[in-house]
Amino acid sequence: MHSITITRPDDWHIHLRSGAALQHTVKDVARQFARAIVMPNLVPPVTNVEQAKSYRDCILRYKADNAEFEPLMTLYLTDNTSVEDIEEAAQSDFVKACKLYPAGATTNSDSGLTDIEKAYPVFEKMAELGMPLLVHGEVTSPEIDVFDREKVFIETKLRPIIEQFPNLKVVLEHITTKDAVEFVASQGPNVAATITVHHLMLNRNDMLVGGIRPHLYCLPILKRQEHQAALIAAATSGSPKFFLGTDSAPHTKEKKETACGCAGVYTAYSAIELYAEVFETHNALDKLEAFASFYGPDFYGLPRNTDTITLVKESWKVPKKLCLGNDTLVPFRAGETIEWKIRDND
Ligand SMILES: NC(=O)N[C@@H](CC(=O)O)C(=O)O
Ligand SMILES: [Zn+2]
Ligand SMILES: [Zn+2]
Repeated sequence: MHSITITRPDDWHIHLRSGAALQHTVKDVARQFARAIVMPNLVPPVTNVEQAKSYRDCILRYKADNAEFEPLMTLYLTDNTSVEDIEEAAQSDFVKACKLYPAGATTNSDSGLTDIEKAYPVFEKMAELGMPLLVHGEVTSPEIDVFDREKVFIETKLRPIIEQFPNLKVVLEHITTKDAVEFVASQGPNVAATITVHHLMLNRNDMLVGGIRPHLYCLPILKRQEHQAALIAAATSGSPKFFLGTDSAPHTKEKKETACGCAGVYTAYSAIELYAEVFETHNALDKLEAFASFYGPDFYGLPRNTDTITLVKESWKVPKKLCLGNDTLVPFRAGETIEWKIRDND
């Protein structure tokens, strides 16, 4: 049987949510990944070390006793984040990054930055302390078309930040455009990007042709095919600037299948298997390990994992529905077949 063994991967961008949802989200991520950068967009958001610690403790309570999963915590930057907040975060051994949400850009981003330049003293401290800045890179101005929001953000917001703070480590999260790929590739080694599996597998036709598929609606929104092709080329290029971040973001079935549905795709149930499928489709299985397991920790200055997982070419069906606390969740590829499977006894 066809199989590949790779260093255990990490997920550098995930939403685990809080409360009863953790029972499911933590199990799914820990089945595949050793570590995950946990997004702080809870209600209320995780804005300081104390909150990050109690959120981390909640996550660890849902980890099976034998599972070795380490949540890497992040702080949500608000207009009130202080330089002292950053210093405290850098002193902790579990806060690994801070997240910039432009206010109003995405799910639970209302407390995000209303004026990015006002946070420059905070960025300066982050640069000094080597704390990475993770960016949801979309502008929010109503006059900017939703399909152009990433591209406009890069030119009007991100480029000035990087010019002002040339040593700041920046991850442009969940990139969706050729423009983002080119921008990140053109910058120094302190600028990187995560790429989701759904943006590698899909373009906007998949979401909109033949009927609207609310479970494929996410932010940044799926783009046209040429952008998808640029993401595939970046992920399979062997460049250390591009690494795995699922942006798995669960919302209940009820909140997705409605007149005004939430943004987010739940890929955590089968993420590494899906990435294996994409890399195989593009004849790049040999590039999967570095993308999934090396470039992320290298960028963050963390050790690579030392254990392995084995993926076997074996088809299996994703359930039509999963539980999310007391609610129902429709995972990515619900009811469909996936061609790769993690071997259970690893
Ligand atoms: N990606 C999404 O569509 N949604 C994320 C937020 C985010 O990462 O922007 C969520 O928290 O639901
Ligand atoms: Zn985001
Ligand atoms: Zn996200």
